Amino acid sequence: MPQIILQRARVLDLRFPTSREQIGSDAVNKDPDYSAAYCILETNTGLEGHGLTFTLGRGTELCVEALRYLAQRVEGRTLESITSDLNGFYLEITGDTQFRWLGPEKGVIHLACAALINAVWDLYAKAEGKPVWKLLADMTPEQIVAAIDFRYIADALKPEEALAILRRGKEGQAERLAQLETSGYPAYTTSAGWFGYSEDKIRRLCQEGLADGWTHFKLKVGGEPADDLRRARIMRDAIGPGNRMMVDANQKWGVETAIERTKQLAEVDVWWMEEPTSPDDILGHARIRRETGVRIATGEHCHNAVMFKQLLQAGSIDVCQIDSCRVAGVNENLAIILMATKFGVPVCPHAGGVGLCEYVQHLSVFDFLAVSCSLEDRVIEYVDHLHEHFLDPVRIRRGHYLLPTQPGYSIQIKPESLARFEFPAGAAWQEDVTPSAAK
Ligand SMILES: C[C@H](O)[C@@H](O)CC(=O)C(=O)O
Ligand SMILES: [Mg+2]
Repeated sequence: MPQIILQRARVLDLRFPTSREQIGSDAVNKDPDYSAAYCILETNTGLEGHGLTFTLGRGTELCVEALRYLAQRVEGRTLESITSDLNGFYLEITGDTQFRWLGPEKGVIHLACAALINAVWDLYAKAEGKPVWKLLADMTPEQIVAAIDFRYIADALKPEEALAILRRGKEGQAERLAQLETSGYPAYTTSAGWFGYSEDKIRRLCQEGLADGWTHFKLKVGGEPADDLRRARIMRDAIGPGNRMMVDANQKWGVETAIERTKQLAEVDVWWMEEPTSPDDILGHARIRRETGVRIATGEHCHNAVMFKQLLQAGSIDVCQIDSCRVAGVNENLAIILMATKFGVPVCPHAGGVGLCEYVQHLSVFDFLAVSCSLEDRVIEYVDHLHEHFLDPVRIRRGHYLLPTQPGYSIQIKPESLARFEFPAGAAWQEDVTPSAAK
């Protein structure tokens, strides 16, 4: 293979009008138009690296501008100059001496970093002819550790501890891979329980989900207490006592209300309560967990590895919900997965949106093959929307993700979908502009 040179970075604003049908709605994000700042790294060889960061519609243009700015840094470079020092690249992209003031390592600029860093991993994996999970699983423990920024997390996880976890993870890897090839990776569905769905629709979708082999279902809560409880009883009744049910409040409550509401919802035997309060409130989560005895999950709005470190150190969470593009891409997620393993907390990634299922399956597979080496209490979120736009969409069978086999990070969107959903010029937005997009 000739040297791969990243010649040009193209950045697009993509938006899908999901709010029209209340798809993706929760108590706080009532009208999401699943969207993405999308990056294409064009090279001299014809190979392309694709990456996106997930947004909800308005504001995507801010991520797009941040991504355009950051992407200039890779133009003209060889892929090898980046992959030979993956942590150096991470530090360069997240540490621009003026731009970092806008974060650092959080918010719009960190979302943009994720799209770019993930696009580089997609290109790297394609160049190696492997899916990202396999690229990672084939790397040596030393190579994985060399991709991680330990500056702010070494007090919780030292590089030597990460190496020991990864060395242990090499044992029995072939057997675990064979297990995934046969059975896939366990998943749960959120598609039956969106906030804007009627009670009849929830009941019907649960029944359809059961018929399709789902055993774990998530419901959006955060409405009036009586409404939440009624909807929760409907879901529990529909799925029966033997299946697992989770609830997600999407940050709706203050800590004391969260405690009260979590105790009420415990009636339907919830497997976890997700984002009960502000995502930044590490000690608040610890208190909710302590005072309710209900398993607490969070992470989809957790800015960076430092916050995950504190959630783990403070005993705030039972479930670590990594997000493929809230933090700065694969590198930072490697750090979080390793910390979760050290603290004995299962990783159950946040997915859904657009492309998040495609991305996170690679991270969970790597976690099972090389880090935690366990499937116990681990499920990847699944949401049944927008997969038709991907060249290598996720494949689900009886509530399990099947192992991705194509080279790359499974995130490349079809050219016709890029054209149709580009905002605001794409046909999807010219035909019928929703009120939420027009605001
Ligand atoms: C706005 C998003 O759809 C959000 O509700 C997703 C989420 O919280 C989840 O999937 O979990
Ligand atoms: Mg959630």
